[in-house]
Amino acid sequence: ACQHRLWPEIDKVVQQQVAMARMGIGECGSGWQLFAEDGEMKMYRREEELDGMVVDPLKAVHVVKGITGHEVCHYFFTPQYRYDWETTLEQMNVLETISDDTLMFMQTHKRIWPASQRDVVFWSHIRKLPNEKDRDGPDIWTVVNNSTEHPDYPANNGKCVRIFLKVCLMCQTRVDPPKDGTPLSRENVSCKITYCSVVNPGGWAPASVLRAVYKREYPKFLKRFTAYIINQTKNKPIMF
Ligand SMILES: O=S(=O)(CCO)c1ccc(-c2ccc(C3CCCC3)c([C@H]3C[C@H]3c3ccccn3)c2)cc1
Repeated sequence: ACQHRLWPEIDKVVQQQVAMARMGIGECGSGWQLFAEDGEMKMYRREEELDGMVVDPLKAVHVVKGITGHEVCHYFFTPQYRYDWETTLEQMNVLETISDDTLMFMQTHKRIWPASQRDVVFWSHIRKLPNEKDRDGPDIWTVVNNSTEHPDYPANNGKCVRIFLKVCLMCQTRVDPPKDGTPLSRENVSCKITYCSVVNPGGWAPASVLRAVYKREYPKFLKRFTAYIINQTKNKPIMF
């Protein structure tokens, strides 16, 4: 993967995104407003516009029992599961297998009235990072999705408006070993998930419509995605 033309960009964006994800909400600078909460899940956004378009950064934090960061990133990165959990996906194609940890996708999302239908081309990279805080603790796993261009899929040449996104899913596993020395089980693991995204909707859409879409869709996405992983992994060995 080192020699691929995208490698320098991938490495730079991954380092950037992970640094951002690691910062707590307080450190990320003010302006974050909590817009959704459900148990351990907290969703924040900052209201930002670019040329009159809503490009609100989103940051969600969640703690889920019984799964690990490797499992969360595995089910997020691997194409074959995506239709199971990505509710708004209409079409997904793998355009390029850059390496075993880096893929390029083309996706069309279901049209959300009154906005026109959207599509997106992005590279997706999965990576394990050393746990700097706790040397012998479980590693951190991350998936970064970043818009890119592909010669065969020029933007806005068909029915869809091309969106641009930068997404970072960063997961930190926590293990609380059983006191009585019994073997580790899923009751002893949990995962702290940080999901950051900035989406540029590409073409104009009313701010009120976009903010309503995000307010509805993001909590739904994260709840459905984590429930899917719990269900997929419950009778399988733990993936650390
Ligand atoms: O994390 S990922 O990489 C997962 C890989 O699939 C990701 C996340 C979100 C999107 C996305 C981008 C734009 C929109 C809007 C913009 C104007 C009209 C459509 C939506 C709308 C469909 C809604 C939505 C919002 C949040 C979550 C899921 N669905 C979704 C794409 C990819």
